Amino acid sequence: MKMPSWQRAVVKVGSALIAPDDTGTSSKYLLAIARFIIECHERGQEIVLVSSGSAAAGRKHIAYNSDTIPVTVKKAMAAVGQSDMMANWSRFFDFPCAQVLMTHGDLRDRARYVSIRNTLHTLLEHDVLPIVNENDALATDEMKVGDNDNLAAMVATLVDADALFICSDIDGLFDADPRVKPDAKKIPVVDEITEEIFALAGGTTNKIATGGMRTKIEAAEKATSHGVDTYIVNGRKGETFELMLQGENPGTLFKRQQDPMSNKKHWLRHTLISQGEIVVDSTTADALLDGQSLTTTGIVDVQGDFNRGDAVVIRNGENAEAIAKGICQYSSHELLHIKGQEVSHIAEQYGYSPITEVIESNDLMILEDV
Ligand SMILES: Nc1ncnc2c1ncn2[C@@H]1O[C@H](COP(=O)(O)OP(=O)(O)O)[C@@H](O)[C@H]1O
Ligand SMILES: N[C@@H](CCC(=O)OP(=O)(O)O)C(=O)O
Repeated sequence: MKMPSWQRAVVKVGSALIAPDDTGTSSKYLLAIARFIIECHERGQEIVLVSSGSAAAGRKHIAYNSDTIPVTVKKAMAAVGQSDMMANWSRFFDFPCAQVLMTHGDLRDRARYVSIRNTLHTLLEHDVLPIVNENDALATDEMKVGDNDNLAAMVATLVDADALFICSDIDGLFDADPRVKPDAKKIPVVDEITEEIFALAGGTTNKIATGGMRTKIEAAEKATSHGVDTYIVNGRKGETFELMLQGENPGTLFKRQQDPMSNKKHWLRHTLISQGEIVVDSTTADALLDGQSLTTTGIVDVQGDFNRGDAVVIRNGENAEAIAKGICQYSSHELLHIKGQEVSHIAEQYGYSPITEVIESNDLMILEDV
């Protein structure tokens, strides 16, 4: 029998599979997924589960008779449904499950990112199944990932997975939303994620899900750039998991990039959200593209309001092209005062010797590399 080539995989399960009706959690579709996880466990293949469905599960406890559910009610549903969702999974396994809740605020802070990474690695070393979800009860707009497809991709890079399986209610990526266009055709393999691929994606019709196809493609983009093969599969069909156990592709495979980014560069590119922009002259732009650090002299403008340690985009002032993204050692306020000046001049004028690099080359990600 053919065996899968991956050793560690992230399996993302959407709300439509956890709570398919309005009656709370259900085992209807989870049994086949749980059997798959148990079989992997017995073979020594590691799984991290990213499970949605806390809000969908919580609808049983917090009734709300409207199609548009306010955010505060959704959060309350997620808080009450999270324990149902965990209990619904853990009853299938005779090995322990760990609940790991996180927000984007945790992932974009480098120290917390490394801490979550260590915890997940330790859980795997101890044969515990981590079950990850966004901490919806406390996440605000500014600090949430917002959908579990992207969260699963971030988790796949955190744990250095070889594969990411996004289990949904559809057979894969089609050339149009099959619910809108019934004769749409499935695309079995995507070699490269382009704008044309993104253009195929529609949203979700499930009022408690958040993703739709676009966030699944975003997730595939994040994961494949880290060297993770990404699959969208139909979690409603038992045969999906039979095929996955045999190393077959039951849905759409987005092939991993051959030259994956380093962990830190990936985090910078795909996890950090830019808080502002630094505009540089073209000589400085060329120097950055050559691998040099950014200093004060080549900066012609600063836009947005950012703090020390925030991520910023660097733009070439000559053609307005965004060339790089990096972690800035100065706030926007400080930079507005010292932009364009030599370090020695800053020391004379302000009476202190500033950090020479505004952005160190090590903290700089050239956007052309993507
Ligand atoms: N091009 C497409 N190919 C496949 N499905 C699509 C496409 N565009 C939109 N969709 C929709 O995306 C849905 C899956 O996303 P979603 O409802 O968020 O599921 P989940 O809860 O599993 O994340 C499908 O049911 C389908 O209607
Ligand atoms: N964190 C949310 C799920 C968010 C989400 O992305 O849902 P889905 O599109 O069903 O994967 C919850 O547990 O309800």
